[in-house]
Amino acid sequence: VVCGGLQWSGLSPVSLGSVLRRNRSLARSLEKVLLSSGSAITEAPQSRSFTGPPPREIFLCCVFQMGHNEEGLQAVDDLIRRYVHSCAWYLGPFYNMVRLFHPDYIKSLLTASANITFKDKIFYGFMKPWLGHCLLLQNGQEWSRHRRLLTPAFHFDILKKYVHIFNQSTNIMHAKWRRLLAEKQNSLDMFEHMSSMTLDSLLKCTFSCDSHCQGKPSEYIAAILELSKLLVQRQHYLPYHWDWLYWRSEPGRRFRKACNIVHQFTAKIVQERRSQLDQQGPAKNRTENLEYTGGYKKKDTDLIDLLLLSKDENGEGLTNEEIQAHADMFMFAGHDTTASALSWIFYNLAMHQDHQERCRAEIRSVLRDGDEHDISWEDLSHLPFTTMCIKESLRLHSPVLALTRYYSQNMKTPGDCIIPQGSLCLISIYGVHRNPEVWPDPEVYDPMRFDPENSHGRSPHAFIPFSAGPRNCIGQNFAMAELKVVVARTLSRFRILPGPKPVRRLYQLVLRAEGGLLLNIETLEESHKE
Ligand code: HEM
Repeated sequence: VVCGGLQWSGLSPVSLGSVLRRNRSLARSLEKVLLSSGSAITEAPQSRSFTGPPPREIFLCCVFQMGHNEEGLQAVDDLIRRYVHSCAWYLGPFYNMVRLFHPDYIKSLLTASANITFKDKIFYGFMKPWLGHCLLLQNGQEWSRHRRLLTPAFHFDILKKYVHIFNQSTNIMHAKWRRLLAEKQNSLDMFEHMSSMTLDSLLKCTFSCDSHCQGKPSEYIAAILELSKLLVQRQHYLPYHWDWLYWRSEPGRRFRKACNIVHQFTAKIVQERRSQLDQQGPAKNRTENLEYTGGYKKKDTDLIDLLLLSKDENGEGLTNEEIQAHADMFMFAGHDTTASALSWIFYNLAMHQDHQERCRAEIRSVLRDGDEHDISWEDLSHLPFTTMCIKESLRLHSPVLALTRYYSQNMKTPGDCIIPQGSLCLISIYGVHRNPEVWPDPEVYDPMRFDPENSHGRSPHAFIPFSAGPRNCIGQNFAMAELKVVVARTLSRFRILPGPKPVRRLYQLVLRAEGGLLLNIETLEESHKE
């Protein structure tokens, strides 16, 4: 309550921390209050099974360890070293939960049936006004039906057609890079460039829409970026967890305005496509005949068309609202995650020139005709070392750091521990990927960990950037194909070098870097001259 009160006065957790460090007597009073609430928390059922921090440290959990910056992530590293597999924990002064960071402990949770698995309201609920009833936020039967309907849209035959789009979007980004280099700008914020490029690809794959977003700003894209930022802000600022206050606040009003822009954009496309289909009349396989005439022209199907045509076993399709929600979800779930993955892959390769050179040699052997043609779907399976570098980066700098769930029945973990039904579970992808029991020297970037020879005996739940089990990422093959195309095309044209300043990690829905992730680039022709 005291924390909430101080935050009301406009203090973020970080500035609250610095105030408390300066004012020891205020800190002691706060500690007393929290210890008294902490003694209630330690009586919470899960704490009987899971070791938690000693009562005095509950105060620290609540106040100081809410940070999502470099220091906050290093504090998680300490936690993993200390507790090895799991612990009871506290989220601010109000919520308690179980944190899990070992493959053996998360296995039963990730593989549990969707009927007993639920997404919680704190982390996922705030997305509802934007994403509505989409797959990411659904539970139970509703989720199962929609997952069955959406799965064919990610079939390999469909994904193959998107590889051309990935090549095109990468070419547009590289043309921009060349222009910037000509203007002597060689330090680039990878996040900025990767975000607009992945969004460009997604808009083309989802709506066959050429937004030209890599060249000029668009209202729709600005709204998506605004929504992502506002979501993080709301999660971090406790008073805004209260709907009544949030919707009356300035950020709440901005959130609503951005939602309207996004919803109007998708509604228009869905309605246009629906009437196009209705005019065509029934056909067995109409998807091949669809062609969007406005904007980006292509003969192949896009995700919206597939959603419009999908039917379940009872012949029931999705409503316009459901399709809109899924389309909004693809834009959210598919662009920032992939942009984060790419930015960190280039960071790791910049820091390890030997691995970058080995990838380049491999890519050259596959792309014998140099820059002439697209990288093809078939080429992607001939890049084993590049794929290992991508996976190692997804381990060390996973775009999504944690998942939260609760279960409608008690869940068993090794050591006869029970997570009582309804308890909040934080499945730490970051923790599993950096657990020294699973990955020796976890902070070292070593792609050879993913050599098949070195992977024997490793748990399938030791590497989970796309989560695992029934609620894993539906877009993971889409994402892996995009990552490989962008990395291969980029390394075949540019050398990536460390940037001008040290990089500090920052977790905001996806893993980012404070002040952007600056890397230096040079064309290969340029580096050969030297
Ligand atoms: C490197 C890129 C990506 C990463 C690291 C990633 C990671 C994840 C993770 C960890 C989840 C589980 C989330 C949870 O349970 O709360 C997830 C779910 C999901 N992802 Fe991805 N994702 C990526 C790219 C994509 C793309 C490109 C798309 C779509 C085009 C996509 C669509 C989805 C959807 C729809 C879900 C919800 C699935 C369900 O609940 O059934 N993702 N993703």
